[in-house]
Parts: sequence; structure tokens; C-alpha cells
Amino acid sequence: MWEESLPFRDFKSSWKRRKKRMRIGFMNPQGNFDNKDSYWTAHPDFGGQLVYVKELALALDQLGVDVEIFTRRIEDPEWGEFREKEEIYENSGVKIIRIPFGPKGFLNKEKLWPYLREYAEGVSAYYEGQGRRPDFMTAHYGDGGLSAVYFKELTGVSFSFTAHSLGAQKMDKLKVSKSNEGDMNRIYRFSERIAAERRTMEEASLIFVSTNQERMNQYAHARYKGAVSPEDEKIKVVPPGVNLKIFNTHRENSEEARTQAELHNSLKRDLREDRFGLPIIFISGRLEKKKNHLGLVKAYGENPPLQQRGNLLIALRGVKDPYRGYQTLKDEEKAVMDSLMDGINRMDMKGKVAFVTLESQEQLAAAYRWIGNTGGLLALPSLYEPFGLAVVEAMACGLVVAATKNGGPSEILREKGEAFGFLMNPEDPGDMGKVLEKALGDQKLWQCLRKKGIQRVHQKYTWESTAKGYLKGIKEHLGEKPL
Ligand SMILES: O=c1ccn([C@@H]2O[C@H](COP(=O)(O)OP(=O)(O)O[C@H]3O[C@H](CO)[C@@H](O)[C@H](O)[C@H]3O)[C@@H](O)[C@H]2O)c(=O)[nH]1
Ligand SMILES: O=P(O)(O)OC[C@H]1O[C@](O)(CO)[C@@H](O)[C@@H]1O
Repeated sequence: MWEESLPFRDFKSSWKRRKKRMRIGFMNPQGNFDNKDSYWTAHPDFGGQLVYVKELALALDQLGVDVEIFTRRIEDPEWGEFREKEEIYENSGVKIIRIPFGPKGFLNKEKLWPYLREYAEGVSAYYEGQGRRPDFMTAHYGDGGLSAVYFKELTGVSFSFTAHSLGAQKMDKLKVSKSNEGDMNRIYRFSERIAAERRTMEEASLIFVSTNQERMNQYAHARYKGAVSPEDEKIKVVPPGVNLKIFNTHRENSEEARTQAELHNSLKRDLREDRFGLPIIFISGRLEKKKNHLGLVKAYGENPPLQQRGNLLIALRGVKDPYRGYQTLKDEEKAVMDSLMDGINRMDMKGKVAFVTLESQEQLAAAYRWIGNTGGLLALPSLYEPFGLAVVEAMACGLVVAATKNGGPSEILREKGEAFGFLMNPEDPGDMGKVLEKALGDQKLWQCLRKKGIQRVHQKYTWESTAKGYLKGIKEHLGEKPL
């Protein structure tokens, strides 16, 4: 048990004397973590947030912090990777601790809300079992945030909040209104999510955001009024990073040849013979409505000059050849795929739109490099993109990006009037088509943006600087000398 005999102030001072390394816990109940990065983007709950949490935890470990990532223990034959109670990231001290809460089987993130108090109790019991408490917790997404509120009630340990994605913007972009609120709530649990986000914003000691835009725009949403003010000092702008060992212009990784063969075969399979060799317009996001794949297919299908300039290539996970079917997909992913295939057929785009299966970040990086060499680009047409790790990762591989102007990309690709890529209006297929046509038609501009993009990532988006930003805020909060 903790040193309960000491009054808290003495416990804290004695703790300071004895403490060797700072100890930080991560609250991330959704998705899961393992050494194989299993299911990343192959499921809506396995995306950029997991990348962010893993890379930040590893970077903090490099800076001498003891880090534990708390997620969910899943005893489910279909999700065998997450059955062990503990796992350590290779070549690091970062522990993945899987706490059992709710039923034993896998649950989508929307179904975790009723069990988060049990999760927080499990995390508290873990530390009690260790006889050591954490100095601070970082909480991720609304569910991690609410769990950290419960953990603080149990232990008094303060926490930071990193939203990764806020429900209010998703509600707006999915056009939730009085008429469909009931159905949308049943699917996305927005009422629990917004309430959890508000409570978290009120009680967090620190809030980390990736851009000023997230602070001044996303946190200024009417649904968060009264929970926190965007000007509040506890909000810290700390940009995320890019794993430059994976995303770069030079390293030929073990997946390079396999990926190039995969790309070649997919394009040969899906493209009309005479179109082979045109620049590629590439999409690599998770198959969910907010990523707006259909909007891009419409922009492409309604713009014949654009079709002359390039082919559309859509990355998938776990589907070999969607033109022959995609039985493995279900729920929202199947619905998105159905709408895509319907759009391609309705606009007679077969032969101009190809699909490729990529199973890892190494494959994704190799694809970015290869597509960059075709003079192509990454398109990120999300209705709303809180930040967009894909944007900075593609830039690091020398691939020019055309991204939604809604959210973080507006700050990644523009600074003090200088451009580092193209911005487009995801709700206007005509605008997206024109931007893409311009991007593919101006080789000089393309070369310039490629170079500037690489430099910008190396200057501004590294996980080491992200970790230092977190530590600075946390140490100031704990009253310790900053780095
Ligand atoms: O086959 C693949 C394809 C993609 N990725 C990775 O998946 C991540 C996708 O992240 P992002 O582009 O940021 O999108 P989301 O998954 O939607 O991430 C959410 O969380 C991120 C981190 O806070 C924010 O940047 C996003 O805006 C937010 O929507 C990237 O790191 C990719 O490298 C893979 O690991 N394997
Ligand atoms: O679309 P939503 O519900 O806002 O969720 C996006 C979240 O899903 C994830 O992709 C799951 O990892 C996170 O990266 C992100 O925070």
C-alpha cells in the first residue's frame, strides 16, 4: 500500500527526495498496443492516436521517464494480440499494461463509456500493487480523459488531456441535427462523449493541442463553452512528430521492393492499359465517413482534365481486391466501401481508380516515396482533420500533399503566408478537383513544395520535441525546474 501513514504534504516531500525518475502513466482505453502495431488503420479505433501515444511514450522513455501505457485487456479469440496483461515495447522501457474492464471480448470505442470507472479503478490497483504512484497522467481522447478524472478522484494524481479528435467537430461534419440525433447518438454516443470531453477540459491540469488552430478554433466550439476558454494558460501548443526512421526520402526499408511490386501489380490490375505511368493521386486514411474518400472520388469523377493528369489510388487494409468484393469489412468501413464502389461505377471511373493493400507504416512510407517519384501527391480530403499525421509523414517522404483546409492541415501547410502544400475545401468537389489539377499541372511548384515540405518536417515535427514540450508543461505544473 502507499505510505498512508504520512500526511500528504510529507508524503509528497519524502516522495520527492526518494524519487529517481519521473513516472508518467498514459490513459488510452480505446484501440490497443503491441509490438506489431496490430490493426493500425485496419479498424476505425486503430489510427493516429495510437501512433501518437506510442511515439510520445517512447520519446519520453528516451528522455529518462518511466512510462506505462494503460489500455484494455481483451480476452477474445479474434483479438489474441491483446490477451497478455503486460507487454514491453522492444528496445525500450515502455510498458503496455492491459487492464480488464467491462466484458472480456473486444468492444468498439463507442461501447467503452459505461466501463471507464472500472478501468480507472484497475489502473489505481495496479499502482497500489507496485507500491509506487505516478507523478502525472496523460489522458488521450474523451474516454481517456474521463478515466483520468476518475483516477484523480481515487488518487489525487493530476493529468493532462490530449483530444486527438473532439466530438463537436465530428458532429458538425456528420451533420448531426434534431432530426437524426437519436440514430447518430446510438452509433457514435455523442452525448456521453461531449459530456466526458467537457468534464475532462474542466478538470485537466494541462491540455496539449497540436496546433494553434486546434486551440483557437476546435476548443472554441459552442459545445465546449464554459468548460475551458481557448485562451486558458493550461492549454499548451505542442505539435506531434514523425518517425523519421520510417518516413524519409532515402532509407530503403525491408518493405521497399515488396511494396513497389504490390503497387505495380495493383495498378496493372485496376488501371486501363493506356493510363499506366500517369502521376498518382493517393489516399491512405482509415475507411470512415469523416475521411471523405467519396468526396475525392466525386471531385475526380467530375473533372475530366484532372483524369487526364493522373490516376486515383486508394490504400486499404485487409482487403485484397475490392472490385471482386470485400467480405471482411463491416459496419462503417463496409458502408464507406459500398459508397465508394457505387460512386466509381456511377461515374464510370473503373480503369482510372485503383486500390492497393498496405499493411504497415513501412509499406506506407515506401508507397509515399514511390508515388512521389511519379510526381503524384497525397490527398487528404477529410471533412475535418484535427491534425493529420499522414500529412507530415508524407511530406517527410518527399510527397507533396493536398489536404482539407478544415483543421490542423491549414496550419501544417501554411505559416505566415508561406505554403508547404495545397489546401482544399473538402465539401466542394469542384474546388478539390481544381486544386488537384493545379497541383499536378505545375511541376516547378511541385518540386519547390516537395523540398520545402521535407525541411518543414525536420524543423518542426519531431517526437523528441513533442516529448520535451510535454515534460516542460508537466514539470512546471509539478513545480519542478523545467528542462
Ligand atoms: O497502413 C497504414 C496506414 C496508416 N497508418 C498510420 O495511421 C496514422 C493515421 O493518423 P492520422 O493521419 O493522424 O489520422 P487519424 O487516424 O484520424 O488520427 C487521429 O489522431 C491523430 C493524432 O492525434 C490526429 O493527427 C488525427 O487528426 C486524428 O483524426 C498515421 O500515423 C499513419 O502512419 C498505419 O500505421 N498503417
Ligand atoms: O472519428 P473520431 O471518433 O473522432 O475518432 C478519431 C479517433 O480514432 C482513432 O483513429 C483511433 O485511434 C484516433 O486516432 C482518433 O483519435
